[in-house]
Amino acid sequence: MERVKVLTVNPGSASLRLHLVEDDRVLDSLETGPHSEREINSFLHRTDGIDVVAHRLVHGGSHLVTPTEVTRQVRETIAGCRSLAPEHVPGTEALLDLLTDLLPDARHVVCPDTAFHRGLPEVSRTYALPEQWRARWDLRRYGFHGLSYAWALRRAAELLDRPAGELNLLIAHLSGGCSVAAVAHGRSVDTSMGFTPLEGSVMARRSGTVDPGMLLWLLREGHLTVEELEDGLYHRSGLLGLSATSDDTRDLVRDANAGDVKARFTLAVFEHSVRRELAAVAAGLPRIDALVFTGDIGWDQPEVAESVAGGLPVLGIRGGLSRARERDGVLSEPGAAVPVLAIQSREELSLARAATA
Ligand SMILES: Nc1ncnc2c1ncn2[C@@H]1O[C@H](COP(=O)(O)OP(=O)(O)O)[C@@H](O)[C@H]1O
Ligand SMILES: CC(=O)OP(=O)(O)O
Ligand SMILES: [Mg+2]
Repeated sequence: MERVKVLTVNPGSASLRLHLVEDDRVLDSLETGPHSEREINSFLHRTDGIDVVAHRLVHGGSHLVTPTEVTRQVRETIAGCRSLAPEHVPGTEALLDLLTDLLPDARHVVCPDTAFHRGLPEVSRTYALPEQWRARWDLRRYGFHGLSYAWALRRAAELLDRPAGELNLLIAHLSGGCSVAAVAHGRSVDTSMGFTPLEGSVMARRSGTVDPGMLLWLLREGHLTVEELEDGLYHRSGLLGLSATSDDTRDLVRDANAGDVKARFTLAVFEHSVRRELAAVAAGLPRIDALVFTGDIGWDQPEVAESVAGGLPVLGIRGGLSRARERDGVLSEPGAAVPVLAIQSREELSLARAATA
């Protein structure tokens, strides 16, 4: 079979990651800040023969829900999605423009984060809003982090030695953005992020779910402008808003261990919100075959995994997890009623697969 060399592009809220992937193997990579044209140029200089560029598209609205080759019309559709995910879509647009210029002979494919959730049952994806609003503006739960979930499902099937289509999983993707998903018989049946990647659990800098009545009150009383509200919810909330010191659990765990009360409280609120979202989406599962931690925090912060899992005996999940993270694996003790797994997020491999499937 002919080998396909894929450049994967993952513009996150905090970073930009490029990977050169062939046959599920990473040949080269670049992790940099969001606006780094010079670094991208020199990265591309040291490689050749890129066949496909796979662009992660966090939000493609209701029109872009599967991997799609980029055309002028697709490019316009993406521009229309800018305000749906203001942290992510503008970065994708800038990179699409740059890379289609730099690599005009490659096939450019956008891979929506929402694809994994496109079959969400109607009851999970519907908001109880006026029918005309829902119809007119496509107000519905989309769900995100789908590339990461698709990879986690595949790896969980390998680790548990069972077909993916049989598995009922709870998956927590904890990173800059944090979300959870319930997978029944290999398909997403519920997830905590919704119309935008702002809903759900507490995140690094994003608030997650807050009472919509509180937002209305802040606006109506003139306490905040729309711009101030957007900035606060997207950039100054979450772990950072709670702690006022860091958006990174590695700092917070260190400070909490040193006796910092605020860091300890920040982690407690974060872990509580993840448990709460997990318990909520678990309602859609016939049983739980495993709980999977993925994303940077899910992978590199065993203290958080321990606290989340250890606080969910109501779901049959227990703590006492292994802290080992050399490779993807089972963290719970043999014979655990609900095995707990840690799987490294490999959005780049998932992207390469999605773009070439
Ligand atoms: N334990 C942790 N390890 C790594 N990143 C963490 C951790 N805790 C919080 N973070 C946050 O997650 C971000 C990385 O997540 P990621 O999803 O890759 O970001 P992006 O939004 O750029 O895609 C970091 O910039 C940091 O703010
Ligand atoms: C959807 C989302 O929140 O993505 P990220 O975690 O990369 O910011
Ligand atoms: Mg990310």
